[in-house]
Amino acid sequence: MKFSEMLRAKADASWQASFDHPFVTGIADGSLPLDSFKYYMLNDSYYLSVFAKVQALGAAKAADLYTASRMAAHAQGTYEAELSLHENFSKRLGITPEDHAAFEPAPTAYAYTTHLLAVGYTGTLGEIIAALLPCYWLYAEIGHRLQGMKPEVEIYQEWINAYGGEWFDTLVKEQIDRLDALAELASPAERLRMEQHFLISSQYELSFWGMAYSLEKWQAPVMEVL
Ligand SMILES: Cc1ncc(C[n+]2csc(CCO)c2C)c(N)n1
Repeated sequence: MKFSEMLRAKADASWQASFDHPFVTGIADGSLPLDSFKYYMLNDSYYLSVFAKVQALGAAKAADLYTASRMAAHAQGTYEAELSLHENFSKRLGITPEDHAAFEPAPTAYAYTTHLLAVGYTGTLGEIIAALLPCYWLYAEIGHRLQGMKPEVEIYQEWINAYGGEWFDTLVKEQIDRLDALAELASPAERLRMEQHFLISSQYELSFWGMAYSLEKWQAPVMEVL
């Protein structure tokens, strides 16, 4: 069994909970309140800005020029593809630049990105890919599951289309193959850390839906330092 298949099997309970989460099923049937989707978008823009930095840290830690250039290209791709999607959605959802300026990441978005940054700064490239991979792979599986659903809310349909396409599958496969190649070279201790990072990111992916769905906030107001 490939390392990636083993990780996918171990994460299955949290992935199934993501598939069944009311945020995800609410996108599919159009019942998700727009306020939750807006809150998701704001937190996701913050998340993506960190995600791209961690990909760039992966580039810096690559052992060869080809891998460094691929990771750097992915960092740029996250910036271009995801942020343009978010800018487009933000405009249509009525999210203003002032909303972005006043925005404080919710506790779960902060915790998830802090986890990614910790792995980015302390981990090897294999550990970084393991921490980032659930973000790609889970969204691809959700994109496939939601294919053919026709929510009446146009923006939800576009969200489904963004993650269900073939271009996205190619991107995910590249990272899965890279993870398996790096796992072959890793020590047992490093492989264990890779597994931990993958499972923790999978848990945070699940928490991220709940964060947006419930409009999660810090318990004490005003976190202007973030
Ligand atoms: C919480 C959260 N997790 C995963 C993704 C999906 N995603 C983020 S970056 C990236 C790679 C470049 O497209 C992908 C697939 C998201 N948007 N938000």
